[in-house]
Amino acid sequence: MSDLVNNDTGRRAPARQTLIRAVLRNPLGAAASFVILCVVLIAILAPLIAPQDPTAVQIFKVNAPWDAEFLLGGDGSGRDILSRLIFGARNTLLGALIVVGVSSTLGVAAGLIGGYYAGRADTVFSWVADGLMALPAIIVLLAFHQVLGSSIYYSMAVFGILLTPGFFRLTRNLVASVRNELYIDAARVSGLSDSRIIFRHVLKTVRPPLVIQVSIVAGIAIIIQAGLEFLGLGDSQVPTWGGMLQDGFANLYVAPEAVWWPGLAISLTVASFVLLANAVRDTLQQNQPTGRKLAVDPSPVSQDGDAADSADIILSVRDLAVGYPDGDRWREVVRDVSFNVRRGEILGIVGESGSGKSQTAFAILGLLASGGTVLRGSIRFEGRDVTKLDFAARHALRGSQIAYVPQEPMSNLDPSFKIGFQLMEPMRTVLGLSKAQARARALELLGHVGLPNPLRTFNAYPHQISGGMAQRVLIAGAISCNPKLLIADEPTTALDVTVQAEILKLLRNLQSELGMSVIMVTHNFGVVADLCDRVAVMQQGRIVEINAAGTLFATPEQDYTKMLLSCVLEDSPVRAYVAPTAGGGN
Ligand SMILES: Nc1ncnc2c1ncn2[C@@H]1O[C@H](COP(=O)(O)OP(=O)(O)OP(=O)(O)O)[C@@H](O)[C@H]1O
Repeated sequence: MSDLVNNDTGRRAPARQTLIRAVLRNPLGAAASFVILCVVLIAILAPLIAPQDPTAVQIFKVNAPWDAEFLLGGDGSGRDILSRLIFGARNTLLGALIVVGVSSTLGVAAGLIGGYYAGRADTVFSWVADGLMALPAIIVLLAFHQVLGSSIYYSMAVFGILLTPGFFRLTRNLVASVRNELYIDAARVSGLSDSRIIFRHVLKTVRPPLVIQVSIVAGIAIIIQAGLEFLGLGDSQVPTWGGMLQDGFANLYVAPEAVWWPGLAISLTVASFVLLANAVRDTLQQNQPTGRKLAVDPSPVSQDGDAADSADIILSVRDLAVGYPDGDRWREVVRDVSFNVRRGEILGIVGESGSGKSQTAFAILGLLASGGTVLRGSIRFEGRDVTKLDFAARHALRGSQIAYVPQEPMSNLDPSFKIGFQLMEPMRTVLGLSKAQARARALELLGHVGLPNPLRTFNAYPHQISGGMAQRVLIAGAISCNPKLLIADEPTTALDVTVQAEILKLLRNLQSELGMSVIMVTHNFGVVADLCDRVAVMQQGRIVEINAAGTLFATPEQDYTKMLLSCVLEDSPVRAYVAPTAGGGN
């Protein structure tokens, strides 16, 4: 259904392409990628482009300066430095590839299994990882070199195993953080196999950080390989940058420039891998389009005609547009939304799933998800445009002036703390109440929202109460600081039908008693009929109709509204409409 909101300002590019493009737009990322690409091409084409045989010795070219035949001169054994440098790229990159391949394959596989299944597998992998991290790498490498022989690639494979914990921990933590997400549960419920869920849903989440880790490990591997070869652990017949460094160092006083070339190659390649990792990280963190800004829509539609500065109006939203980055563009999920909320009024926002109801509510609260931005328009609360407020001022407004009741009561209570503590904390900080005052008020509020034994709920942890009780607790928390506006985002969706009716009754009673304004986000016309004075109907990010609830039910203007109403009316009778108490219509 959310596909219906398709105010895309451009076609969606695959995420990987977007990341690559964004990294290449970063000057350092582009330069680093260019250097790495050159080194890789040199390594691949080494036999074709090397002017000499890198192992051929010419006795009269020992430590010789450059000439037409040996363009960078000869090394301490009379071999062509340029050809050895070119072949060295191949052998050095192969070593790095072995390290990255071994460490990432083992680490990611263990991390996916440990993070996804947790339990015993996770414990065993964690022990192994801790054990590997405790080993002194250089001593292990020296010992294995003695056992396995002169090939540096064996040492690189062992080094890869030693670097496995880095990949394991990264993957495990990322997987653990998404393991219980609802979309993973949904995939499980829909019958997908674990391996399919891991490869299709979970691996996608961990891919970008792994790219960073691979780049960093490649740089480290090159340095370690060069270090081992410099210590003489490599095969002297195989041209590598580390081996060249050792040879040049031995002849430092005779031909100092022989050290420069491998030194330069190592530094440039390692720096490029590190810079590439930084560029990927910056791109991921930025998470904002770097391209053109969207032009302001020249003809925004105003759906609610009241003057924004009328004293009766507590909230005035004007020409609101909310967008999320999509490649180098903004994808607008809410656009041209205008409405007012009067003091003491209950405004319903209805529409099908994905129509932008929650995004409108989150924009008012200043709680858009990462990357979400108010692109245009204003949100005036008691005359002040809250979109212009800094973080601290916005934070101060939430809870004290504008409160929020969420859809999922359980996931909005911290399982580590007792209900009472969670209720008292905001009252102590926002209202400045003492501990005793906050406790008394919390108990009073718990009674007020209809909980039969306030003290027991006060002393309970969230898992010890039902969903309906949790929603009452959250409503108590929302009204605890006497807000002027309450935003309730589908507050009854997660509850069973009997409890739904009780919660709606509670909200209605509290609203009339406290005189708050309420924005009720819902897709349920029954809730609208029960509670709301006026209704805004949203479709594909826009408000298509706004009217007094009675008028909207009796004479809906838009076909979309009629369609939504007919969906309700076909199956079940809408609940009896309660005449609005505050002014309706425009
Ligand atoms: N974090 C996000 N990043 C990108 N797009 C998002 C994000 N959150 C929501 N959207 C998009 O915004 C659009 C509107 O979502 P919104 O949650 O406001 O819908 P809704 O009308 O409240 O639906 P529902 O009743 O299902 O909650 C959807 O198309 C959704 O894909």
